[in-house]
Amino acid sequence: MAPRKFFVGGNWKCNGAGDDVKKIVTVLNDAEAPRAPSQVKGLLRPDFAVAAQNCWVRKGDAFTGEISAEMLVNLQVPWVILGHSERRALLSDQMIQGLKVIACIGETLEQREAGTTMEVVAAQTKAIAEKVSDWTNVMLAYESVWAIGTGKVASPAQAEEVHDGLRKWLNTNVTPAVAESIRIIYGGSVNGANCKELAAQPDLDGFLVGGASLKPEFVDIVKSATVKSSSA
Ligand SMILES: O=C(CO)COP(=O)(O)O
Repeated sequence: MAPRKFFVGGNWKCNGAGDDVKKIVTVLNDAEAPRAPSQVKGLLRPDFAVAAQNCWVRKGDAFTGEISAEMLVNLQVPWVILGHSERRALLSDQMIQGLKVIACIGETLEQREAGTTMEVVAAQTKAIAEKVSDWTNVMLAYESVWAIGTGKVASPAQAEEVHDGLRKWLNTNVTPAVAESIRIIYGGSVNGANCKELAAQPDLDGFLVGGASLKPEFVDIVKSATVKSSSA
């Protein structure tokens, strides 16, 4: 089986518009990147206007999955539909089809302190597994709630224990092939200083990075892939 390819994702959450985007993209790209127009905007006659189907209720910050009004303005999307009754937060089979999915799981501080971490993440993974028939385009992101945006990173041993436990769960409850091939990435206060030690853990296949993905140190985190001989 091919080695798992190290993955580093930057989760900008509801941050980044205008000059902030330019700065970080310039760092990553080493060149000024054009603002990509959406596919619809690129195809449509200019006398039609495009609307977004929702937007974040407040100003931008650490709000995964949200797009702020400011971001829409930046993208030259002038309209937004708000409060529509068809919006759903649940993961469904349809949401997975045709998309690559980073499915996030993780325990709260109370659950960790109660010693139920593995039970919690296994139950969360079970709920995901019930919706997934083809695991090719799915990865799991283990993000403990207590580590997200707090500066309290899981120790390499804590992360490895959960990643290893998840792989064992997948081995028993999905298939040994999926357990071996799926990427299990870690998220929660990853930064340029702690990424290498985490990346060296055998069952840790990459990162989902919040705050540090908005800073130049994100490049160091991307480079931590080289800690793994199997990375590309
Ligand atoms: O939520 C996260 C990634 O999805 C992690 O956020 P931080 O890296 O800011 O802790």
